[in-house]
Amino acid sequence: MDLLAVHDLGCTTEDGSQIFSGVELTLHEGDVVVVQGKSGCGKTTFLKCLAHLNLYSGHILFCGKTPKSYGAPIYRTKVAYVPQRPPLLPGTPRDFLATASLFKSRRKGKGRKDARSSEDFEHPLKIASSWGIDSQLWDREWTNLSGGETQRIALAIGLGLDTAEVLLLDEPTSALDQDSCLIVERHILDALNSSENPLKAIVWITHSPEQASRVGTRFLQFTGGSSYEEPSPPV
Ligand SMILES: Nc1ncnc2c1ncn2[C@@H]1O[C@H](COP(=O)(O)OP(=O)(O)OP(=O)(O)O)[C@@H](O)[C@H]1O
Repeated sequence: MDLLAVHDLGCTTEDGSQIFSGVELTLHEGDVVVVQGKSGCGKTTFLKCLAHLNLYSGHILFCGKTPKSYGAPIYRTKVAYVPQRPPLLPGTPRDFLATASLFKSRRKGKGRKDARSSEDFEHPLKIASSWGIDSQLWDREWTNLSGGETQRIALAIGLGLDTAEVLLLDEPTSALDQDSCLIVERHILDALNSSENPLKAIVWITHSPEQASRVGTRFLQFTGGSSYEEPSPPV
């Protein structure tokens, strides 16, 4: 069965302008679909539609079922969007992790609101630490973190909660220096290939042709209000 099947996906803004239409994508286990295209062509909006965070037309099926049938919060733990810049959230990353792990607990069917276990917190902290994030930063307000710190912490949560089967990464390393970028890339790809992690596929927006070549197995180009797949990374 297809992991994620996207058919005739379209998105229109509230004032009626069409951002894109007719997008087709079938995601299989092991895919790293790199999404590229000019600024403003709709890449972020596409990822938000896949995460059921944006209204859309057309059809999305995850393992043969609609997002609605999972319930949006649970669906979003399985098909998880990691924003380029997390919206200005109140509180600290640790607060956010506490909320996110509640959905994980609910997904596991424990049924208790306080069903967080220490492992929910340990893995994201461990990943972030391996990327140079000091544990103190988890207790700092989001607004007082640098772009690169915010980006690594958001990504560590997305990976480390160990619930995402599809990760939707929106320019995940855009605020990082080259060395950090390579370390984070390697970690994400290792997680995809690890039997201990539920991660099965990634949709990855990047403006870097070098990064596209390093990480991509498939290449989706957005242009002119729609998309097409290329056999190799565009140069
Ligand atoms: N809620 C909204 N209301 C109106 N217009 C929107 C909304 N969200 C996005 N847009 C517009 O839709 C277009 C696509 O935006 P999007 O952020 O998806 O582009 P992008 O390809 O990810 O750009 P970038 O590469 O610069 O990040 C832009 O013109 C943007 O201004």
